[in-house]
Amino acid sequence: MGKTLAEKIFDAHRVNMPFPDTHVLKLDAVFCHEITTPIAITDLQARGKDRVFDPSKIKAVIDHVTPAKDSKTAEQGRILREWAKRNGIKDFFDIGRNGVCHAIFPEKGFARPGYTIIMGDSHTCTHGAFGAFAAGVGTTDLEVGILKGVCAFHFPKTIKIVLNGKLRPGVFAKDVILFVIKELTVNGATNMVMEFTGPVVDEMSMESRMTLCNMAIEAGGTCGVCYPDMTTVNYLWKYIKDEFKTKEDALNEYSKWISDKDAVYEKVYEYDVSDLEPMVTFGYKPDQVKPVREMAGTKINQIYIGSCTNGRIEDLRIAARVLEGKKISDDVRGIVSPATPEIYSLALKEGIIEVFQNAGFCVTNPTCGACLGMSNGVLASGESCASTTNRNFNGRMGKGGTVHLMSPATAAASAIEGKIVNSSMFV
Ligand SMILES: CC(C)[C@H](C(=O)O)[C@@H](O)C(=O)O
Ligand code: SF4
Repeated sequence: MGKTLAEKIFDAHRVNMPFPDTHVLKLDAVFCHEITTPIAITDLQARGKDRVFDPSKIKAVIDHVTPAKDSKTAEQGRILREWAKRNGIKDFFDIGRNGVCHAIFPEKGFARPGYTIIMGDSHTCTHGAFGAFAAGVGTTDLEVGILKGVCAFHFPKTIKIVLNGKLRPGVFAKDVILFVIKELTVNGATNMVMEFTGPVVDEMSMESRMTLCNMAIEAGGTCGVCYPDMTTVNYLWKYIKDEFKTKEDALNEYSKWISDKDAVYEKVYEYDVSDLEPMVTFGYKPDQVKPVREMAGTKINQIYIGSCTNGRIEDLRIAARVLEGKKISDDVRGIVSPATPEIYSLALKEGIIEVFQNAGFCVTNPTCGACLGMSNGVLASGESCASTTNRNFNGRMGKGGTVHLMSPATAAASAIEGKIVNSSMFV
């Protein structure tokens, strides 16, 4: 019987199997940020276990609220910073070099095909775009991971999502994943791996694949995964070129992280997305999704372009194409947060930052910021935001505020009009 990609990763990392449905896996990486890791650090310290299993496999960043906005967030940063220093964690990204965790870690080459990765963050599923098993975990698992380099998981039942056809211009990975979540609902993939395959995924850049996998958790998925291919190799090449002689060698090696043809799935969904339209959420659940056409004219107060879903260079390029030579409506506030310093620099070089500024956007430093409503663009009660982020939960970006999730193209077009519109009228 064939195996899925996730089963193969489990087989290669399993340490033991003390219970029938518990698989203890060796970890290739533990990612950390300043909101959840300090809780684990403080507890480990209190128990006299202020150690890490391997400092080279731990990566840490201050990203959620940075620069610190108050004493509490300053303290969270301090705990993470001092811990990283104390424990010899070299890959620690502090202010000036920091970016959104799920953007900066892949950019630095820390997510690789076949890897097992955990982090105390629900969108850790993003890293599955590289053909890795990457899952968000709670404090206890994070502590064990930091200390022992292992984590216990249930057997990875997999849902396969085959995306056929060709996306129309103006339709992006974000529209696809919003559509998939609408079809599966917010618990349609609970505790399962969502495997994204098919010609549409094959055509996607790593950035787009990360957008897809990023929102797996919004359908309840433990992890989203894509098969590694030449696109993956090209993205990682600068980090792996000493390990492999040629890109073909790298591809050969990574090809073992692809599901077998006769692998067994919990369910297979097959969609032709050739006719898919730009999508947007309404309400407070990420499966409340409609075509933008049906929401056109909905008034918005703020536009946010950024986050681990859509704050990468590809996203900024798309938004800038829509905004070029235009001004955003006087009735809205536009905020863009490039997700990492490298993305920011590239956007500067390419004139994208200037496009945003000329259009009337406020450009912030790389941070999660407005995405979780803690800083850098909190909504007032009754306000709504057209946002490229991944969660539209009630009050997510500010108490009493509403969030409409959409692609960067739709967000940029909506900024110009001051209400939700289809980006195709601009591109
Ligand atoms: C702060 C963190 C625990 C949280 C998460 O896990 O998702 C955040 O990143 C979010 O998106 O709400
Ligand atoms: S950008 Fe938003 S969703 Fe992503 S990790 Fe930060 S707070 Fe969470």
